[in-house]
Amino acid sequence: AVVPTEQPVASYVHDSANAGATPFRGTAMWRAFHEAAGIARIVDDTVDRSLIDPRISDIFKGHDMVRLRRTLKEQFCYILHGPCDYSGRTMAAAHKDMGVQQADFAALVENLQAAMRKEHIRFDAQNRFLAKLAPMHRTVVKQ
Ligand code: HEM
Repeated sequence: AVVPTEQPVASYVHDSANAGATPFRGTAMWRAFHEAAGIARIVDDTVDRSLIDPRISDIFKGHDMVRLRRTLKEQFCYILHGPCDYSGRTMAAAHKDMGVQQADFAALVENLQAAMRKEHIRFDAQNRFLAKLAPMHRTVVKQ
C-alpha cells in the first residue's frame, strides 16, 4: 500500500497548547462530531472543498496537505476533547507570512460549515465549535 508521506519541518516545541483553543469539557462535543471517523470526514471534506475553492485554493499551493490533514484532525480532536494530543505548530507560526485575509478566513469557515452540514452535525454543536475557532482570526489573518 502507498502510505502518504509528509515533508520535514523545522523543529519546534510540541505542546497541545499550540492548538490555540482550550478543549471542551466532557464527551458531549466529541460525540456530537461523531468521534474520530466524523472528524476525519469533516477535515478531509473541508480541505477538499478549499483546494477547489477559487477564492482560496491558490493559498494552499505548494504546502504539505498530508501534514495539514493530519494536524487539523488532531487539532479538532483535541479541541472537541477527544483522546488526542495536538502535535502541530502554533496558529501564528503555521500561518506566518501567508498573507491570509479576513475574506479568506471567512471562505474557509464556510467550507467547514458545509462539511459539518454534510456530516449532519447538530447546529448548536457546529456553533459552539465555530466559536472556539473564531478568535483564531487574530493570529491567522495578516495584520
Ligand atoms: C480557524 C481557522 C484555521 C485553523 C484552525 C487552521 C489550522 C491549521 C493547522 C493545524 C495547520 C498545520 C500546522 C502545522 O503544520 O504544524 C495549518 C496550516 C496551514 N493553513 Fe491553516 N488554519 C486556519 C485558517 C486558515 C486559512 C483561512 C487558510 C487559507 C485560506 C489556511 C491555510 C493554511 C496553509 C496553506 C497551511 C500550511 C502551512 C505550511 O505549509 O507550513 N489556514 N492551519
